[in-house]
Amino acid sequence: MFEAFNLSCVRDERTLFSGLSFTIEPGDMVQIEGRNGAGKTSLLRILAGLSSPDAGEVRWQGVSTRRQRDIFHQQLLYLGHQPGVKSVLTAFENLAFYLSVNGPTVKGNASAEAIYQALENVGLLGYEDVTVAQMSAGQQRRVALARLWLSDAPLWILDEPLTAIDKQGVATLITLFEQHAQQGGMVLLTTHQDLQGVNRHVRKLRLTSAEPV
Ligand SMILES: Nc1ncnc2c1ncn2[C@@H]1O[C@H](COP(=O)(O)OP(=O)(O)OP(=O)(O)O)[C@@H](O)[C@H]1O
Repeated sequence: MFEAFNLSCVRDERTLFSGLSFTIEPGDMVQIEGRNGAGKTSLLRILAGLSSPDAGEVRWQGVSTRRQRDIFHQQLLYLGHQPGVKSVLTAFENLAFYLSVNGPTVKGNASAEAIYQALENVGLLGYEDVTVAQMSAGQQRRVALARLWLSDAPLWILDEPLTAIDKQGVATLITLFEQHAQQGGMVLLTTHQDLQGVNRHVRKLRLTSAEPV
């Protein structure tokens, strides 16, 4: 179980949210909604342990994530706003690097074959030896997203994973999110897109404090 307890976040003397509590159980898909600047990225970064809340805490299996950072990070796959891939490396090398530093959390059969399969899933077969710097924004994002097929982490925190992805790619990703939840995973994401065609219930959590009165 993943839990936000009484979280507050202040940025530039503006309270983005306060007293925010919610729980995510295995099988849940949760979409964080809100206008530009509402604090969605700030919330996800706090949940992923990349920044600290001004109050409250984040808990994994009932224990503060700060008190079990390593254990928590093995359970988490976080994909931020930026692709977070190394531009001097090829698509293949990026995923091989990801596997090398995330050993315990990658799927048991992860290998060169699994990397090729992940690249195929994101429509990048044939681009495996192209450096990321030479790729379009959407292709760079796909390299980052390919990690989703290589990870065994139960908790996915995804900041705008569908941005710069074409219609077919969005459909593929949505199917993957559903499968992950179906298998007992947890998916927490932000997106400005309508999650059309999702067969599971998507719980919506709206950040409203930054909206004009
Ligand atoms: N490190 C920071 N220091 C100061 N202000 C910040 C910081 N990070 C975010 N902010 C401010 O906090 C507010 C919320 O930003 P955030 O990126 O969390 O919003 P968002 O809901 O993800 O927006 P968008 O939909 O545009 O991506 C913005 O006004 C932003 O300028």
